[in-house]
Amino acid sequence: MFVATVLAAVAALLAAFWYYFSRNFGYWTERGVVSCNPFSLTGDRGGGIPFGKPFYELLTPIYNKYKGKERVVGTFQARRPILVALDPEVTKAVLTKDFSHFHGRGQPTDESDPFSQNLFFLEGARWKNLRMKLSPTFTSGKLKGMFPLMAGITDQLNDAVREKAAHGDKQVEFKDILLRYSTDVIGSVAFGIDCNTVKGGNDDFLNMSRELFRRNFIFLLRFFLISVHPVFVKLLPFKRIFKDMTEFFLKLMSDTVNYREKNKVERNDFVQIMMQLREEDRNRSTLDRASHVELNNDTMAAQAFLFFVAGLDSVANTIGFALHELAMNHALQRRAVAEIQENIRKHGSLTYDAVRDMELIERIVRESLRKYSPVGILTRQPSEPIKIPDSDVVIDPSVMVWIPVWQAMHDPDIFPEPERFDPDRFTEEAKKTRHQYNYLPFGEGPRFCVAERFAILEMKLCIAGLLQQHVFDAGSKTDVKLKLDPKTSSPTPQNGFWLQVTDRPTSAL
Ligand code: HEM
Repeated sequence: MFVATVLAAVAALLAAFWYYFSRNFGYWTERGVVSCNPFSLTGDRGGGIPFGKPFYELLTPIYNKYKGKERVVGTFQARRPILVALDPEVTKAVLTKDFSHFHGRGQPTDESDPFSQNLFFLEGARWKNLRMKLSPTFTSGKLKGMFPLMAGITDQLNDAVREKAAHGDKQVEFKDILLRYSTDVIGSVAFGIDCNTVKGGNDDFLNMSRELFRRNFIFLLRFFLISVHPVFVKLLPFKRIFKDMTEFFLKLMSDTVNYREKNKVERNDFVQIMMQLREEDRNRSTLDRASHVELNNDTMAAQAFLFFVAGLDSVANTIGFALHELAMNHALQRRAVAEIQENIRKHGSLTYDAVRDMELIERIVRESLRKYSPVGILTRQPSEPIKIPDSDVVIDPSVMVWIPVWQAMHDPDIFPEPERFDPDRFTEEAKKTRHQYNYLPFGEGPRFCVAERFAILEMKLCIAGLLQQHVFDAGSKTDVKLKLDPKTSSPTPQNGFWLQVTDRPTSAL
């Protein structure tokens, strides 16, 4: 009897769960939108967790099946309806034209968790207010001020590469050393700290970033559970998932701010800009409470932490992929060196202006971002019921819009021979031949990557600095055709970036 009661209770619970879980599954058919089979816990055809394949490949089956046939396709992530935008005009409406209805990313935040109060997760008036405050961090003037900090780290990188080549039979693994480079750059410009990880100094920062990417699974799980019910955001707050990291960054920020206040230290970096913003807020007589995000040590640490998360692997891998492609293509490497040479001659050395004027190096970075985009899917959530452009279909805030940026950037009808690395896809004439919204490594519209100009400058400087001093080639450890790790959420080489490095003869410069 007892066993029967327990079994009946379990069956009733399962039935209730299934009812709750599948109640939405008619969402798209009721609206006349072509939809993929939702009868799978993971959301069939790409709507859930991409078991066994990388996250950026999640939408490939939908894209290949429906592109050119449907403007949008419906699917599900767990029980949440997902609208996949296949037409770049729909993408343009969501990201830019109708942005006022699509300003959120659909990731609920927990206000008691200071680390979720960052620019990436905030929505509505609070996001707008913070974005307005933080955007001036990346003006040309501010970037120029940060340039010497970055240039110093590029010099250290060159020395470290030379030393590694000397001790490693000319073979150097770049994934690790480039992660050290991007860590030192963010440590310096975001926290005002000389991490010196390139030189092999204190590895605290580096260990934090490695730890962060090791928790990929729990992060994906959080992403999945939130689409079952937003209440899970309270169960898996960042401060718990990334406990050591949040404590590390909170302490770092408060120590840095206290030290600077006490010793009247000023530095051309992000902490300084936030301290100024905080001071301006303190001196303001009125503040709009609904949109105001108070900059205290916690929220300042949350922004700096976000910069740390956003600016490490993305930058390091984009540079690594570009170096790999240059090592495989000597003609392109020679063209790049000729451009570096010309600009160094024109500006006297590797200055901010010299790097800014390097057009081919910029196209190399942009092509690396196309072929190996760190972000595969952009997401937006409608803030109220809204019509999909040029249709009668109305979607509501329970829906998330997903934009398959990876797939568009690998579509042979948009980028012929997508596996070929060709920076000339980014000449002004070539760009005119395709829809702007088919190339979105930094997103678009008012919510595009706030640090795009900073990241491009950092990557150009690093590539130019390295090519200025070294010749890159395939060595015995190089995977000529790079294998990408299927377990990572953005493209990462499974066996690292092994390259053969020799000194560039000074006569070449
Ligand atoms: C290769 C380098 C990078 C790539 C490809 C990249 C890409 C992106 C993308 C795709 C987004 C979402 C845009 C959208 O939804 O439309 C984003 C947002 C963001 N990125 Fe980057 N990013 C890079 C480097 C950086 C760096 C170095 C930082 C910080 C120093 C940074 C800070 C941010 C922030 C704060 C946001 C949120 C902006 C907002 O919601 O207003 N990113 N990034």
